[in-house]
Amino acid sequence: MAATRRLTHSVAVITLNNPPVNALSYSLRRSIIKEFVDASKDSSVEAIVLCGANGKFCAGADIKEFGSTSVDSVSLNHINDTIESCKKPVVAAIEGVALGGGLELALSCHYRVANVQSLVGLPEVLIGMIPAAGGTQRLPRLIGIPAALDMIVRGRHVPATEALQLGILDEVVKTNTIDAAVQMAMKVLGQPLENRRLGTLPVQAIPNVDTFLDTAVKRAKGQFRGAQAPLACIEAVKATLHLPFLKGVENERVLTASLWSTGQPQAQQYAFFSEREVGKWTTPSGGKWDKVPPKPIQTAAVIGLGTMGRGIVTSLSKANIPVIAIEQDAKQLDQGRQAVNALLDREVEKLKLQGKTSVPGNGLGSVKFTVDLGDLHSVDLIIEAVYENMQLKKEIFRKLSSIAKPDAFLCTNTSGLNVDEIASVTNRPQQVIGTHFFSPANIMRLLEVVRGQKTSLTTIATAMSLGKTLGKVAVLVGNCPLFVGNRMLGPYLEQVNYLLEEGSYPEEIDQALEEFGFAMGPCRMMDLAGLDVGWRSRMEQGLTGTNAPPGAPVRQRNGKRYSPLADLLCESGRFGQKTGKGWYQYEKAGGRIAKPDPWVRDFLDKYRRTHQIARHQANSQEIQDRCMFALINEGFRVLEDSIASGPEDIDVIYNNGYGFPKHRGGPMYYAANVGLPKVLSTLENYSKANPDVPSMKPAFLLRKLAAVGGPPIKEWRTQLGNTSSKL
Ligand SMILES: CC(C)(COP(=O)(O)OP(=O)(O)OC[C@H]1O[C@@H](n2cnc3c(N)ncnc32)[C@H](O)[C@@H]1OP(=O)(O)O)[C@@H](O)C(=O)NCCC(=O)NCCSC(=O)CC(=O)CCCCCCCCCCCCC(=O)O
Ligand SMILES: NC(=O)C1=CN([C@@H]2O[C@H](COP(=O)(O)OP(=O)(O)OC[C@H]3O[C@@H](n4cnc5c(N)ncnc54)[C@H](O)[C@@H]3O)[C@@H](O)[C@H]2O)C=CC1
Repeated sequence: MAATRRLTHSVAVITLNNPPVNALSYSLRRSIIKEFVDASKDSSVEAIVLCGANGKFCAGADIKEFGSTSVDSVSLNHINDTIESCKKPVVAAIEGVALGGGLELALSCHYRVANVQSLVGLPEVLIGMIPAAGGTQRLPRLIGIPAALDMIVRGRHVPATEALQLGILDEVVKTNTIDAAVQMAMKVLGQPLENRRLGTLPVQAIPNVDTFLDTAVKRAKGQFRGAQAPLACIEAVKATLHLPFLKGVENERVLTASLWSTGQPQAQQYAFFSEREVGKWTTPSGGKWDKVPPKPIQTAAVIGLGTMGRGIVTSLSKANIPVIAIEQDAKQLDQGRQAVNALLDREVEKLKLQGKTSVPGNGLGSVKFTVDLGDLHSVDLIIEAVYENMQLKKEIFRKLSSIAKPDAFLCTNTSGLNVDEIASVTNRPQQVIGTHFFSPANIMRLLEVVRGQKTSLTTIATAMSLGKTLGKVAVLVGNCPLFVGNRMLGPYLEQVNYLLEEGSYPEEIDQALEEFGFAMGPCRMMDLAGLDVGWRSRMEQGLTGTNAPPGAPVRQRNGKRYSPLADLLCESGRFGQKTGKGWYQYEKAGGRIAKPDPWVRDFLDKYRRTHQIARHQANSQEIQDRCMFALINEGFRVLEDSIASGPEDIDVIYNNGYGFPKHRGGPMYYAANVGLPKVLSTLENYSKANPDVPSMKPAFLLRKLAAVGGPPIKEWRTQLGNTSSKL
């Protein structure tokens, strides 16, 4: 962890060296300032270049050090001010990334040269913070308030070509970035530096700046629901308008301290490290992420081009993997082709915006459309995404057994069926695995990788690595009905149904959970996914429809409370968005704008009268507690059953697949924050009053952890003991 210095001609090249990403730890900062001050005093040095070792400039402050005393001892602000005020020209040579404090460091240099492949950005907002080493003050002075605000509030990693256009960079090169920076340093020798010191420059005025900033606040409130960091970012940038530079930097410090006191940065930083942690999978048999090499996937196939399949094809193609896309007949194939092509067109547009038009074949893998399974004889990996029907899936896997080459991997995108049962019909159960994508599959970051009993370590490694190649966060889970995410959703939606029965309306429930921070309330989510999906499953399970037990009480099944509300909606043809009606009404079938529907209110009021249910209108807190604690309780059961290896895995799943607000860390982190004794007592009270709702009976593991006072989440794993054979 040191900065080293060498002399090239009369230019001192200071290299940041702190693998893997040259994060600005305390010792690195100390070393940078020493080397820099020495170089600026050294009479043989005429200019200085700052660069990073191992092809990366710097990923910013060392997040692991936040909250510790060393953070401020040698502050990045002090380094930046020293660099900016240096009388010798200072050039940043950016390779790989210049993010957060890394870009702030580069902004304090007088010039910036970057490699064309590099990314720059101020992504602090993504870890619940604001750029607090002058970034909110220097960037607007360099590129103007609108462009700076966009980058800072969204935390976008900006490609070098775009950064050049924005004016963040002075030069972009294809190779030899450090040499180019040295040349730049020599070229500018003797030129005045006053207008290169961003902290001394004025901010360019824009018309109607107040309206502009008010709109930004409104947009951020709507988009980031309860997250404080985006609002603090706007506040910090706004300060450039009325505070001198140094006061603006001081304001960054005040805003950071205030954000820290909300607990949101800690939650988001936990989420950041959890995402990296889940990639380091292990199995009880000694399988380990860094010990089992994945097989390369050069070609892939997707069977079924419906909602999921078309997104999966796009995702593979985006990763430059050639794909064979299969449908059951020419008509479906044609529809699938059109849908995939439309999605790929959008990807090409995005690549163009990133200046990547020159990539051969637009940087996308080719897609071949066919109805012939026989075409799959030579692909490396096949993902099945046909209807959620065990018989159909088995039929396909049986055929794949004889068609696919012996070492091909067979994956199923089932959202909850038994992966072992599917694998059992093949001649290679060790190469069968669940790859559970989330809708829309080309956008959602989560991939649940479901390990069957016979799935080999190589197959796990390959599926996990494929997830990374696709830009997703892959989480290894065990095989049980509905796996992790959907299994936990069951009790959550059960509470939604009970709340509706008791007197809440869909829009009230959605509002409470959207206020909590969910991207979408549960009723809108059910409408989007299609109410008929659950209905068909309940019919198959004999809970409703012709298979239901004759004479069963309407609101009970097998001695447990049951809500027939969603069945009744489906029986009247209300399947959600696809039919234009569900818990809401939409402008048309397939429409997306949800409006409260008086029909639903009448229906619910009538239902309560029919069943003599006295109306209880739950407030937001009750709605949030009942739904969240039901979800969390099932999370504890998932851990007990070793279906997920730790609470971090569950949190990553919810943050990336279910629109859970990241500023709350994830459902299990939220539970730890609320306090496990409180979660336990709320569940106990509910459970006592409602013994016919077993899902709310507190899980054993929750009791166990609450009994020892609710330890911090990082200690839960020790209480879990060794993971069982499910993982
Ligand atoms: C850099 C990446 C894009 C690389 O991605 P990839 O190649 O995919 O690799 P990863 O697996 O993600 O990462 C590899 C490895 O590196 C670790 N790592 C990455 N970045 C950091 C980092 N910044 N710090 C520490 N470690 C990092 C990562 O965990 C992996 O290791 P492993 O976990 O062991 O596997 C990608 O990693 C990325 O995007 N990184 C994050 C970039 C980022 O967010 N940067 C901004 C950092 S914040 C910052 O710079 C803030 C500043 O502006 C500095 C001001 C200082 C403000 C002081 C705040 C004090 C707070 C306390 C307030 C107290 C208040 C009071 O009480 O007064
Ligand atoms: N819709 C969702 O949000 C999610 C669905 N899933 C799962 O993904 C799978 C697919 O779901 P959807 O895409 O929603 O279904 P869908 O109904 O939209 O698409 C299924 C497609 O499979 C095709 N198909 C059926 N039989 C076929 C055959 N023999 N050969 C080739 N193609 C065939 C159909 O023509 C149809 O286009 C299911 O297992 C589902 O549970 C998983 C995650 C989310």
